[in-house]
Amino acid sequence: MAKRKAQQDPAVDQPENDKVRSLAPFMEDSTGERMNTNTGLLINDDQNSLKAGERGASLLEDFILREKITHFDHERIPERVVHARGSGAHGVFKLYKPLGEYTRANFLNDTEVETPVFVRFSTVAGSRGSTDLARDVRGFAVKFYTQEGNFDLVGNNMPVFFIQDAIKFPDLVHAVKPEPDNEIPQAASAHDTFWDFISVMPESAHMIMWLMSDRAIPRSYRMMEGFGVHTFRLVNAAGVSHFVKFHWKPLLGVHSVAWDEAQNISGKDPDFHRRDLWDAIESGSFPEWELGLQIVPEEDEFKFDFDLLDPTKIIPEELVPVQRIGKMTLNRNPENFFAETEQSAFHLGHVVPGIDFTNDPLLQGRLFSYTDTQLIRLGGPNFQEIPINRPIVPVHNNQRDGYMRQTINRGKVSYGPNALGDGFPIQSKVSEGGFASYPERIDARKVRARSKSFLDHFSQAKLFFNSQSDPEKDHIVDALSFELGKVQSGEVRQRMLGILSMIDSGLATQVAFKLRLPVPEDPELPMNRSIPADADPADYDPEVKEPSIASSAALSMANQPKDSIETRKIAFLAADGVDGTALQTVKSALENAGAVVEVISTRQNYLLSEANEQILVNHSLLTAASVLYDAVYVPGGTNSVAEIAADADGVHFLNEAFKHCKAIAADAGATQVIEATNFAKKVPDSFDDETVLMEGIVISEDPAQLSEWFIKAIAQHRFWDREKPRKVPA
Ligand code: HEM
Repeated sequence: MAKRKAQQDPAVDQPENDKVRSLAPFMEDSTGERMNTNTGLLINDDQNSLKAGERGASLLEDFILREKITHFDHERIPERVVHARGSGAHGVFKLYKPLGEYTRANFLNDTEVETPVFVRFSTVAGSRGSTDLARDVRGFAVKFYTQEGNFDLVGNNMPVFFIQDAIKFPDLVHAVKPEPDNEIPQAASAHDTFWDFISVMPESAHMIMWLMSDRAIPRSYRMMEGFGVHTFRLVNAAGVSHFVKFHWKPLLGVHSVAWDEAQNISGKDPDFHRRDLWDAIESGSFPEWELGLQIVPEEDEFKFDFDLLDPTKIIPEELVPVQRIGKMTLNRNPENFFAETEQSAFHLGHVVPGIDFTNDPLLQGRLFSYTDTQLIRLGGPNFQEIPINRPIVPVHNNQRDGYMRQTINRGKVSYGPNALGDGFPIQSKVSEGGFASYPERIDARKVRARSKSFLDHFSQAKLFFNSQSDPEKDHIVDALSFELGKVQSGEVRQRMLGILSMIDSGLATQVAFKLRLPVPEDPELPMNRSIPADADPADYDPEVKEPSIASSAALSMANQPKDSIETRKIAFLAADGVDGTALQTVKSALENAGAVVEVISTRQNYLLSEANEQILVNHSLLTAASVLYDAVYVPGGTNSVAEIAADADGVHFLNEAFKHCKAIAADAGATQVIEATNFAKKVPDSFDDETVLMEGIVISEDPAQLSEWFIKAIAQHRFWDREKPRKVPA
């Protein structure tokens, strides 16, 4: 008989060890169980409907058929209106040092506590089934299940945003989503409506630099930074407030793929980031990020040459360093994608005592939007009772009823104040952990307007561009040339060139060269069409000024640590007759350094080494592609080398890895394969002092020496200088 597992309510019955948030009480596992209906009736046949005779019509009476099909018919819920495509994981957050000076938040004061977290990474524009590798912002939403309730840090992998006021969000999203007449293109910003909007919205200039940079095509969710974007407040027990910006710094470094590669991955494995996160956690390589804070005292609010409330601005790390205050480790995959990842509901209004908001107008509008959208997405006001959303602390208030209410509240009293219920549930004083909003003084007139301190749209766009390495700048030029190259409207292209010229004349010139268009000599200003009807347009003229610092090292991915090959995926191209000793030597060296090695051959299953040993094959050249790996190695062995060199897919694999600037290694005995490529027609005959053929290409007679050089090369991630010959001189 199928048993129904007890559905404990964590609000009543807490997991024994609340350091590890467990969804176990809510789980069903059918292993060893018999099938029954939703009312508990054992079923003798759920494969044949009830009919009038074997060939007869189905009978309406068939409640088993009706229940099964009805449930199926209602399986889908609306996808998120933005950030529909995403992946989640569970983990923990551990604090390094107490922050009592700044905040009374319990989880930021107790270094002994491991706070459970659930994280969802996402793209923004594409729908639920779209590719992971779209050029897009990545969502980075973290739910901390603290002893004082849930705190959600709902950020992105870019520290600024397109718009300064939430009222423009529907316009931004309508512009970037597929165009409404034909719903084209999916998960792409390279189309007219997006760039039309951007071309008349100069406040987006800074964000556009980030979006056109390689940050928009991360190698992995595990290798990207996260940012809370807005300026928030930390409030300590004495009620003293500091401004704060939140950062997540990945311990694996910040890495991206090439744009051509991203487009190829979208075809070869559209689940690339989802799979990468899942596989890393399954294999025990738990991704980690440090939480960083930039803290600004209240009295320094007006010390900067930008407004702290303007979400199109960063605080350069040179002005306010990021203090690393704790570490998040993702260590558990969800059991069920829909129940956990899809039903998770994040909201930056979910705060705990000691964390509060500022008047950033983008932040203020978000405070409304998330619950509002979740009410329809999750079907009513009880979505906080869904296991993934429940706090680990019991919930006591007078909210009742509504669709799908799960909690069975006891007693007659569901109002306050009350006397019949002895006044319970009672409110808590601040000294008892009660939340009280920071009593910021506001003395103002009601206006629909924008502060003049929000009109500097270009200084930080310049700062970002100036801070990039040469290859990164080239990639921004290429991305803009691609995106604007897909735009049909000549006017939109011209306006965009005008905006680019306000950021950097070299940038505008290079993009204009590729589009074969002139850079406007005097770009039309104001370009901002979002000014109030009654306002004087001059009051909204963008302020064109230089950044206060020339460049910021933290903005360039080139300056990020490149000292590890942990979790990088390395392809070994081999066939029957491979030098098994060399293969195993290099494999062990890479695996000892933390990399994941996969053997790719002309056929599936296994290959035979020259010593006739069976070697497991992970993929054939049909099911693998170079874009799914970080580096390639070709071991020696006469027959293996000849077979790979003669296989067009094998040679293409190497050519493509070279094009995407990846590390490539080959045994001295495998030069025939390298010479079959189009990047190294002649390999030196002697390798005594020539272990490195060119940057990132390692050839050696000695597998141990090769491994050492190869590991260093892989850690560099990419050798972007290889792209130089393909570039148009500025
Ligand atoms: C700094 C700017 C913003 C950031 C960093 C941001 C971040 C995010 C993230 C990470 C998600 C996905 C959450 C998840 O994984 O479930 C999300 C969803 C969403 N965002 Fe934002 N967002 C921003 C601006 C806005 C604004 C201005 C609005 C509206 C006024 C908005 C409305 C939404 C909505 C409606 C969703 C879908 C939520 C759901 O269905 O659960 N966002 N946002």
